Amino acid sequence: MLTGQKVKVEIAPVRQGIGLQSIALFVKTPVPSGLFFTQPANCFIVPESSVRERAGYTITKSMTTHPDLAPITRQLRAMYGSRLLVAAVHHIPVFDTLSNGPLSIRQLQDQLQLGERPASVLFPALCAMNLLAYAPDGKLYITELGQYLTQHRATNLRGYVGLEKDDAGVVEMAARLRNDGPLDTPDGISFVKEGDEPSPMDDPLLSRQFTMGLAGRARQLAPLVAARLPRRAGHLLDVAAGTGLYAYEWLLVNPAATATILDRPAVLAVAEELLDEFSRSDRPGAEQIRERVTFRAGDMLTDALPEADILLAASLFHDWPTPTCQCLANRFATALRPGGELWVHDAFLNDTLDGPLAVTDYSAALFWGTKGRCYSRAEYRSWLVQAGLEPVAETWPTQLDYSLIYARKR
Ligand SMILES: C[S@@+](CC[C@H](N)C(=O)[O-])C[C@H]1O[C@@H](n2cnc3c(N)ncnc32)[C@H](O)[C@@H]1O
Repeated sequence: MLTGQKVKVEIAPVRQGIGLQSIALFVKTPVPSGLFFTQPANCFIVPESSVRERAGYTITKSMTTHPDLAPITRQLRAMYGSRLLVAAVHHIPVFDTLSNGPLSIRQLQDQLQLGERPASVLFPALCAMNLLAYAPDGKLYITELGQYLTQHRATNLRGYVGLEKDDAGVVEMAARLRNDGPLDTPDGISFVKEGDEPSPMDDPLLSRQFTMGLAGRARQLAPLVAARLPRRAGHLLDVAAGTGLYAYEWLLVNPAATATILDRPAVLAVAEELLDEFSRSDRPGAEQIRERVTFRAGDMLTDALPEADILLAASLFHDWPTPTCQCLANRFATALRPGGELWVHDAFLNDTLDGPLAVTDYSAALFWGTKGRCYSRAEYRSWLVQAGLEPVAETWPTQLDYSLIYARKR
């Protein structure tokens, strides 16, 4: 596997994974992927026994990781992609419209009367399904597979797909695509607090339900994020932190660092409970974390943000529309000290806006429930540059189809 090369490895003991006592090895040089689980290019997981055989390597770190559970989240989100497919055949006539010839995104949007956000969710999803594609001039056309959803093909699956067209989820997806979101939101929109609009994140019961729902995902991902973030002293601002688990994990591996957990007050009540639980775990150093954490209730869109050396935006931008993302990037850049870094942990669309399918499905789920969608790295980088930061080209996959990117402040 390492073919005898001398590499420096960092070793991460895996708690009881799925029936496998394993070790995650983070190495300084890329290794072949697909060895055990999907991992970043410079990480692989091996049985503990084989690490002992490699006792000559430098062991520099200890952490916990688990197998990638992406197959579960992919199935979960596929439902939203299916709704897009049926809506595009029977409610928002994408295939009928493109049957007359390729169109630019703008032309197709105009003919279908779709806003920018629904178009940016629907068209990439249909490309990821291999039903549409971009011609060299940037126009969208129907692929050979997609032709079987048009009336031009004597043999087609329009009627068969149409058996689902009255499904409540499909009908509602079509309405949300036309309206760029739900028609009525008396209780606010999931995960979002903006201005005086009602927000479930300010309701004690709903915010607890949402935040505890995210806790399992955070437990899975936070150790991987913590392992990728810079190892240093200094201050981390975990903005819109939810559970706070990303910051707690990072503090565990950075014993001289401090962190602020910023979110809505009702969410922080849950984050504090999770810190209690985290501190009581038997992990070395966990007990000391509490004194290095500050909880700050606020509105990230309007309140002054504390200064930070590292700012973590985990699953944050994807809840917001493009202009708000630019505004947030500007605010985060201002909060960073010189030399500071803004890290984004999210699921990214291809820069070509044609997949991957796991992310276009996730984008559809976010479109359904929030004010946002998934964005490409190119979209993130344009906001970060506009905010005066210097994006770094590299991407580090974590798990669940998520990756990390970051930008520096000079
Ligand atoms: C999708 S959750 C992400 C939580 C966490 N970063 C994670 O990755 O698990 C979005 C978070 O943004 C918070 N949020 C939404 N609007 C906010 C605002 N205006 N100010 C501060 N936090 C906000 C929500 O309360 C919620 O905890």
